[in-house]
Amino acid sequence: MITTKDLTKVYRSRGREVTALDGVDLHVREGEVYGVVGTSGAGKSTLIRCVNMLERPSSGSVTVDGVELNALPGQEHRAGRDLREARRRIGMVFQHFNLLSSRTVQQNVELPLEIIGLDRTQRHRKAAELLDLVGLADKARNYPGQLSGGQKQRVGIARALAGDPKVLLSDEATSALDPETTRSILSLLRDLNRQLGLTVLLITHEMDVIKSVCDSAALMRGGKVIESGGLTELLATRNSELARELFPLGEFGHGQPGNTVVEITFQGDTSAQPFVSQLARTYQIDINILGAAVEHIGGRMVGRMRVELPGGHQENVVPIGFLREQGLQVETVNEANGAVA
Ligand SMILES: Nc1ncnc2c1ncn2[C@@H]1O[C@H](COP(=O)(O)OP(=O)(O)OP(=O)(O)O)[C@@H](O)[C@H]1O
Repeated sequence: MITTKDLTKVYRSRGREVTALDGVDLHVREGEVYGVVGTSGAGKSTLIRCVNMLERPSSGSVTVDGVELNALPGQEHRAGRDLREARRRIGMVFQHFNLLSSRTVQQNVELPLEIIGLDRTQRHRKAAELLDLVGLADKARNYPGQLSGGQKQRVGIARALAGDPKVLLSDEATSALDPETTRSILSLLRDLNRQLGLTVLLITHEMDVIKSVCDSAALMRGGKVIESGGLTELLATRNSELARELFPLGEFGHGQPGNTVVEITFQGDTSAQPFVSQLARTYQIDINILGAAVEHIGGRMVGRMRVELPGGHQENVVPIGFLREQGLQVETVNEANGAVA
């Protein structure tokens, strides 16, 4: 649904050049919630602003729902007709809501509908439907100043949905909200994604946002995408930085020298199998559990366990193979420094 190819953005200001995006390839599938995470300055905002051409990329391409946006003339308020048309199908929500304080909630949601050219009755009906969808039907006549942060963001989301978009871009939509309100806004985004089949691309600096709502994620650093993929896939990827951050195991023990320490990741169905006792029984070995944790990631139960097997790696090739045959992801940990071998 959204594809960027070799996307580059270089800002030039006062004789200096800043490369905010450096060859970004991103592929967001239709109907998924895709999160881009990274520290401040990684290029996340620039990326999302290039996706709807609020910012023109220096080079590379952006395709949304089959339309190559970079090929359409104009930008920001000077967008040409084709670009305006394409952008109507891309809603955007902002960290600071960007509501007009002099307009009521209903009038804020009606604004894009006025621009589209709907008449008063149609606008009224559509805005009422959208406010109902985000749970704010009773606040239509209020002004933004009378709402909580979470309610303001709900208005922002209703306004973003006015053009019946296929894609919703979210620029740190929950960063200004407390944890409980964050959860309710993320769950609203998830519901809209499911009910309307909306594709959501969000940027965040919080790993918890990725963990709770995303199907896929990309990690950005220095204008580049360092890692990307489905969360399930990333959790099963050897040495994945995102997987480590989504599911840290730092507190676990490292075992005795001479023994083999393995990390086992299990997801969904495999979590129900009593694989530790099966392993102990089948190979008549004593297994020492060094640590274990279970989390909900992307709506699935995922577990990780670090166990110590007696003897060196050579002696444990067969038991490790047995675990892999059960559909478990198994990595050997180098007992000298705790790093994954
Ligand atoms: N209009 C601009 N002019 C010059 N440099 C810019 C401009 N906008 C962003 N930058 C620079 O581009 C780089 C990427 O910025 P960007 O805002 O995209 O990162 P970010 O990951 O969204 O960070 P944050 O979470 O702090 O917003 C930074 O070095 C930033 O200073």
